[in-house]
Amino acid sequence: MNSSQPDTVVIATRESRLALWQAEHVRDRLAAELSLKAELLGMTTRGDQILDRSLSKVGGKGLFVKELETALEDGRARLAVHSLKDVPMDLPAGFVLAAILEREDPRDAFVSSRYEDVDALPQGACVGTSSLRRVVQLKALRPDLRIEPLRGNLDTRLRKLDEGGYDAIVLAAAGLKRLGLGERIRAVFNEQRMIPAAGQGALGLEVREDDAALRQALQAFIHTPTWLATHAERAVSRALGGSCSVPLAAHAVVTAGQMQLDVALGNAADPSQPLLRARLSGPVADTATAEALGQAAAAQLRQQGGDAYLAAGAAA
Ligand SMILES: NCc1[nH]cc(CCC(=O)O)c1CC(=O)O
Repeated sequence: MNSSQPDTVVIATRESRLALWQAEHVRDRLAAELSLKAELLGMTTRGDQILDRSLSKVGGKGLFVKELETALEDGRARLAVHSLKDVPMDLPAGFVLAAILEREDPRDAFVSSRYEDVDALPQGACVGTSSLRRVVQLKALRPDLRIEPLRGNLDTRLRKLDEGGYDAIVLAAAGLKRLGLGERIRAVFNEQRMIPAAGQGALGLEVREDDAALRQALQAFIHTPTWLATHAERAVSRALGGSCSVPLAAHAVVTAGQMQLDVALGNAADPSQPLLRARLSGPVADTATAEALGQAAAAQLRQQGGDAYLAAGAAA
């Protein structure tokens, strides 16, 4: 594609089964649709090594992304494939998201061997999740539930469920489906009842800002409705500080140039506090109008008392 670049695109990826599936998926699409040869460079990131503590306490989303960016910077790789949900709201200078692929099922999944959905859980049942967003929304649905931390990659989390540590766990449907584990899903949460995380189910392709040739080639992979929806979702998060220690949910759907955006904010210091919610809709033509709707949603959360929730969470 560019005489100064080798003709094999090296893709930096984490080494979890899900990350490898996602990187292989992009490699195969590069070959099939763009006739580009690609190979994977597997890397262990700091986020993968920390399994005992909640991510929100040790530095958050950036942990999964930084090592891959170093590989792009060094020229060991040209492309990094990420779960968009794990990508910080603002990339470091010199990096861009060249494309966001059409998203998989964005919803959260209820996984349990004994219970068919969250409503069927007995009083005081134990549910595993370390996501503050899932905690506050589960508490809103079922204040009686006992929610226990659950970390690790998808296989680890399913094993911990199977070992009997929890009555149920909540995971992203997208990851389970990609790994052929869709049969473990007992129920999917309606996306208004359990609003997904910004970017959930979508893949982001990160490259060096100065890699004009690859940026140009990857434009073919941009799925416009997903691009617009996730830019709105990420704008909500950015406007509220962008940290994964904030129990924030943001989910948008774009159809025929119209976006509907649902957001919810909980209180990390006291997950039993009522959720703040907003729903906005409007026409979206481009990234700027999508982000403006996201900013308007964040402003509505602030008007409802969101600043006090954010301050309480930051102090906790
Ligand atoms: N936070 C980890 C993470 N990052 C992306 C996914 C799932 C796949 C996706 O959302 O694209 C998961 C697992 C989960 O939340 O259950």
